[in-house]
Amino acid sequence: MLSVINVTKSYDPAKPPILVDFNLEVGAGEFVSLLGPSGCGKTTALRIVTGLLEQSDGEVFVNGEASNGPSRDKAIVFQSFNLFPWKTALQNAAYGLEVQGVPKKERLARAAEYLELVGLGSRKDHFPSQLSGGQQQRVGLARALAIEPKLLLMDEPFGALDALTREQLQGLLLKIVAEKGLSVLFVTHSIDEAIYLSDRIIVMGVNPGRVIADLPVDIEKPRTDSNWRATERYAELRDECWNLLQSQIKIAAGAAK
Ligand SMILES: Nc1ncnc2c1ncn2[C@@H]1O[C@H](COP(=O)(O)OP(=O)(O)OP(=O)(O)O)[C@@H](O)[C@H]1O
Repeated sequence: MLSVINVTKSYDPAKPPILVDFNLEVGAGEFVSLLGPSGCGKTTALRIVTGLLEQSDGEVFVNGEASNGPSRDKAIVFQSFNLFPWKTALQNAAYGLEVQGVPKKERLARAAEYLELVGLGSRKDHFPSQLSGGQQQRVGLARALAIEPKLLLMDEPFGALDALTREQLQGLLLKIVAEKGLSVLFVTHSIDEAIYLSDRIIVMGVNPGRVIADLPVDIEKPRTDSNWRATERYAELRDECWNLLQSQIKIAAGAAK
């Protein structure tokens, strides 16, 4: 579904590159998390995949075709919601379709359908300032889903939410992803979030940003009750991720001295 091959990224040619030989694959219907310490280049990698940022070298393929810019098969959800304050929930949810030139009646009908799906049908005429953070992110999710992408790219989408809301939205996301058969690349700092949601966890290292581990989350799904946290594999994965992150944090701290 998604192949990122030997991607390198420099923001400033006078400085060492941020990403070097960055490679990853996301299969059809697969949920892959990108876990790594702050500043390792997770957002940079995700923006390159989205097409919002150009790589210095390397290639990105979606469904076997070179992907060099925003396209209809990819949608992104940001941590900061990125809603227009002057648009209602419905108009915000319809925005991606508006950009695609979908006629007004059709885009509003489709946006309304996706607001229903994320549980926000009754708030469609509210403005972002009248919605909670969790509700605003439901709008962000509806906006991404409304374009009916095959690949959902998510940059710490629940990072700004309280723990309970975060859990609710994680559950909602898994339900929708399974229903729609979506592939997901999900950036997070949270080991628990990565284990709970993912089929695979890609751990990134620092200096330069690259993949240092690709870990299958072979814990049975759905992980709806708390029993999954009692599995041996959960404890192993948690330790493994924690140790990998700690080693990279030490490297980053050493480089910053
Ligand atoms: N537009 C830019 N111009 C120059 N440097 C940038 C730019 N965007 C990011 N960087 C640098 O690239 C590096 C990686 O940043 P990026 O945001 O991709 O990391 P991250 O892993 O997503 O971090 P965090 O987890 O803190 O969000 C950082 O050193 C950052 O300062």
